[in-house]
Amino acid sequence: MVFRPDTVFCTFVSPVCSASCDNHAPPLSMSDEPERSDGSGRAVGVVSGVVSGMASSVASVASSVSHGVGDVVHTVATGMGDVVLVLGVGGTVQQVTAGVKRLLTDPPDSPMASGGVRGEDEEEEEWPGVLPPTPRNSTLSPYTDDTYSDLSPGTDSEAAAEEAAINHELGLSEDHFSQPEESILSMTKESVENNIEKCKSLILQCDESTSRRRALVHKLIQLRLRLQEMHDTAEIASTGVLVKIGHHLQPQKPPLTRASKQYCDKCAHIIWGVIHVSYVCSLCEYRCHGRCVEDTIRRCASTRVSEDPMYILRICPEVGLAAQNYKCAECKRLITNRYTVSSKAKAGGKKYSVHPRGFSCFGDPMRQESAWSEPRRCDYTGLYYCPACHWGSRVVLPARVLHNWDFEEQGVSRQAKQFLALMRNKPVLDLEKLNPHLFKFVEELSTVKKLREDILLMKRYLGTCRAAQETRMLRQLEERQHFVENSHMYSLQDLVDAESGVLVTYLQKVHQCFSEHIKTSCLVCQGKGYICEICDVSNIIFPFDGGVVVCDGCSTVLHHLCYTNRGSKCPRCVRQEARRRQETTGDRVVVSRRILDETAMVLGGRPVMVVVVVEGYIPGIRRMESPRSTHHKIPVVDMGAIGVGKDEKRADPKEWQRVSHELCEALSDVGFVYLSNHGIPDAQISNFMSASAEFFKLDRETKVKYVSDLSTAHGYIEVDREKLDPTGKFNELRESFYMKNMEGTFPDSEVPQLRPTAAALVASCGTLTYRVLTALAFGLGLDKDIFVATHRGMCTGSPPNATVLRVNHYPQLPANLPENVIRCGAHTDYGSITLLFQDSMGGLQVRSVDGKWVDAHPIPGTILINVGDALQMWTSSKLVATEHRVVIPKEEMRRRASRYSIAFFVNPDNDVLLQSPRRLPVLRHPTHHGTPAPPQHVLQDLRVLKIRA
Ligand SMILES: O=C(O)CCC(=O)C(=O)O
Ligand SMILES: [Fe+2]
Repeated sequence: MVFRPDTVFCTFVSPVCSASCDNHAPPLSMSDEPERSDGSGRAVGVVSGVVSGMASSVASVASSVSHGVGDVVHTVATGMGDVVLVLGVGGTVQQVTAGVKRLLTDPPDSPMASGGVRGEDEEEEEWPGVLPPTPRNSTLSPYTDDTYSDLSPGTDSEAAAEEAAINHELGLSEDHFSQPEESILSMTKESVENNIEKCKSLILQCDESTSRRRALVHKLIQLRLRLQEMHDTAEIASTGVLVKIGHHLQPQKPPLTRASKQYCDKCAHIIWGVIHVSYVCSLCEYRCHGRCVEDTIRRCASTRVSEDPMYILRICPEVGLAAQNYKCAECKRLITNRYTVSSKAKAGGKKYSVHPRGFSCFGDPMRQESAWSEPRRCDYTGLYYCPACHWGSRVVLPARVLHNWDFEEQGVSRQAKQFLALMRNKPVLDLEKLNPHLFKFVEELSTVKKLREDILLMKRYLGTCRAAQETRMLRQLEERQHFVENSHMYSLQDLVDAESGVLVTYLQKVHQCFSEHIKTSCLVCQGKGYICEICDVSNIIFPFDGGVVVCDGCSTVLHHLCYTNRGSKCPRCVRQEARRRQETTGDRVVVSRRILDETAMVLGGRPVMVVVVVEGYIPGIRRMESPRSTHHKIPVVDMGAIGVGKDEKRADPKEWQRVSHELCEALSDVGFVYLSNHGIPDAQISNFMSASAEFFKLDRETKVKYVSDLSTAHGYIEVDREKLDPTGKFNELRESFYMKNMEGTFPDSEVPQLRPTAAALVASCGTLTYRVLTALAFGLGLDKDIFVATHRGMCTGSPPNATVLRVNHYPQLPANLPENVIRCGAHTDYGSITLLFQDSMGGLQVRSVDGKWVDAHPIPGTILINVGDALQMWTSSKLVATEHRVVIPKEEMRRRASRYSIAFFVNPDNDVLLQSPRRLPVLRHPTHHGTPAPPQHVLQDLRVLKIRA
């Protein structure tokens, strides 16, 4: 027979179990798993018990022999008729016999005194030379895969013969023991019970220390183990999960292989997997004997975690044992640093000796000795516990990490350990708030922080990228979900991993993978990169790149250097701020009555063509629901069934819906849109264009005869007269003709076609404008007629209305062209909308929301529509008036040709009160909403005022 060096059985033949014995407690262990050198509790199956106070002592002996050599099988009859059996692999038979006999007659003063708790002198005194000291990691599992064979009586011929004889007596075959697993397993419960009884009586009839007795005991052990197994299996099969103060206790099956020792969280005794019914909480891993379930007092740690998932963040907040009334913080057992009695002291005639750790006396130690336990401090709670509730488990504590970056493990109670284990991966530590200095002092942590911030920025790309979603790229952070949610919350495990460097490596890998996708392999993500608006160098930058800054205000990305050189001001925010000011104070378009008068004076008392009424203007929502995108493309909207020439009343409402939606989307985002299928005949446009060209070909003297004045806003404007961009170096290099009043002055004698072609185009533009305005009102959720009703005088001038058709001629450029000349400075239009017809030359550019100038190439068959200041203000910036300009296109330089464009500037009727849509319609019924009648200011041709300003 071969005993495994670490296999020890301590068995007690006969009556009662000592399960309730308080004297079996785990010793202090420095390892993570509970380690004890005593505490067998109810003895292994073969034997049921022993006098209270004995079991642990015998078990101590048994476990002590685990690293010795040689087999020991010994039985001792107690005065009560019990039989104690110790099987071990250490010491001699005589040593074990002597040790066990002493235990029976002279038990140690405290069963708690084993292991790290007991003083060294006591250890020596209690077990002089009997057995070697307990190794810390010895395995005491009573059940191994070769349990039965290990228990066979041996291979020597005497033992074999003995065994054969016993088998015969018990009616068992030879084969039964040569293959014990199979044969025993095939026995019925009754036959096992019968054989146990038979075996027991044979043992009692037998002389001590005979090979026959030894063989009988082996047989008994095998049979009792099998019986216990049968009981347990039946019990577990019938038992479901038990719910007890938050625990979900699941019955445990006996281990099939050698398992590490397991201890009961309630009574702290060993759980012999083969013998004991035991339960484990599936939530917090609280483990206990079946018999201890009812006595469980510790709440499931998971309940505490879900109720209050936060740590104690003071380092060992100890208040002292006295504050706890010298009671264990959990089970309320009395605890104190007391005197302990050593046999040496006793032998020396002393009643007790001072505990080697030098604890002071409390009360009468002799009187108290059976009731008091040694206190153990939990470094997490600062409270004291008895050894049954504090096994000396050591863990890293959040408070020490947080305040001192100290990862040394500290001793904690069982309940603290279970709580901390459940909390370990919970991201509940906000380092920015709790100890921001850590980022300064711990380099790994600041690296982690940067990587996490970058990953969050990347998440914005990956979250909207279909390819990234298909490959489940973000799943790489699945284990640390909080890393995709924020960059400031940490779990204790994160900090442990940050300290060890594991986290940095992990994050760097993720960072690299994400970055590669966004910057290299995915065109969609690449398209969402930025170009530094300051230097305009066309390399794409991303917010997570090094050497860039992300603007807090608008999230645009700029080179760090460019930004600092610009005085740390984001150009985009500056622009937006300017626009906001315009919107709220009306820098450009809002003129109060007082200013109106002053302006009139400046202009020589002539009725000024001004006025925007904004009194009562409510800012309302400033944008459409979605922010403006950085699209660098102007959308095309097909007017389809509602273009000019189509019967819009018969148009499918769905068509209206589509056009409305598309127009609103485009005009609230880019602010410009191409209209295809608009229905204005090409001939109308080209005829007007040709007639206009005829006019511009006239000599200057002829043209200036038709020059426009401010009062009429109708007529010719010379080259170099206007300056739409007040910051620009030059006035506009273009000449124009305003046609506001079809009955007004026209060069009929020089270009007779101009008036009729203009009138035809104005009529078509008017029709198209009404349809666009209807669609916009519909799309904005307003009364669909609201804008039509406020633009009634658009083509007729009745009621007064400043809508105007204007043709622009950009003459051929002179050879000595000064540098940086642009045709038409950056500006926004001032009215409601503008319909723009370009020739094929190009040069018009539109500013995208990220500040880039985007070419608005002429698309044959389309016209461009853009929003003006008035409509932007009117719609509380839901529709946006986008800046645009005309540059000198390369094509023009090459062809050295002139350029023509036609703009139909649509304005609301002069008496319209511009208010936010929520207040619409005010119009001519200003008291409609019970508000006092607003001043009847008129909106006239703001353009003129702007030019003059
Ligand atoms: O000529 C063009 O293409 C645009 C002109 C313009 O934007 C304007 O006159 O307001
Ligand atoms: Fe314009």
